[in-house]
Amino acid sequence: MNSPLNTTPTLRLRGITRTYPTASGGLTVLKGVDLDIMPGEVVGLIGPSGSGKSSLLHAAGLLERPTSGQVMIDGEDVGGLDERARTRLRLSRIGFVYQFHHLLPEFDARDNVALPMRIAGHSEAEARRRAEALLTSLGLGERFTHQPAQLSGGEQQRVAIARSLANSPRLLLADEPTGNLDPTNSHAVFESLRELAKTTGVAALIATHNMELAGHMDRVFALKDGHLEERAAEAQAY
Ligand SMILES: Nc1ncnc2c1ncn2[C@@H]1O[C@H](COP(=O)(O)OP(=O)(O)OP(=O)(O)O)[C@@H](O)[C@H]1O
Repeated sequence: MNSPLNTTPTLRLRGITRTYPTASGGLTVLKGVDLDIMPGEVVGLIGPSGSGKSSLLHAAGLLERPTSGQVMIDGEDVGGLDERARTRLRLSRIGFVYQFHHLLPEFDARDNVALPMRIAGHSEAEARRRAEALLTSLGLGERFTHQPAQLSGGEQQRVAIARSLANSPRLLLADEPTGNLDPTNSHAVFESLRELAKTTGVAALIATHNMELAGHMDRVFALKDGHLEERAAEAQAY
């Protein structure tokens, strides 16, 4: 992972700040965040509700511009890019997973995963082939033609992960990806995600309140008073 051939972080954040205007003045939730995530690394982001985890994911995912600071994806400083270029970069290099999967109910698992590839212009055959391969690698080889309502919560979330990886992103950003699952499913979904990160080299930043899960990540950071503090991976409390 850290060979001389590959020392460029997939995600590099430098001095990220984020201030929201509010009726009572500016609310600064990020106060200078630095972070590097290397290819294949799975990094946890913890912190109490309101500490700024989603704000950080939105800045890293080019969904919002930070108030100040630098975001680099694969060594490319995205600060100077216009909205169109940022959108292109987001679609081609970043995958998102949310607490609620937002799968299309009338599409089966395979079509839900294939859709982003069709939108990106891949052939029908290629989109299907890759959707099936992703679903199989996530343990859903027998569920291609199930619609979301015919899948368990954990299976639905695995379909959402497969969809987020459809266009081979370099960076995966997940906001409470197992937040609505029971502990067993939560662990299984996380292990699938981790396995995929290791085999594909996608770098993952995963916000979670689940300390047990955080303990299985390569590194864990806590957001505290607007700053990141690295925690021992086995730490169980913040
Ligand atoms: N658009 C906005 N305008 C004003 N304040 C905002 C805005 N978005 C977020 N905030 C505030 O910024 C703080 C951080 O929010 P954020 O959603 O990043 O926290 P979080 O750690 O992800 O929380 P949770 O774990 O509950 O999802 C919160 O106090 C929130 O109220």
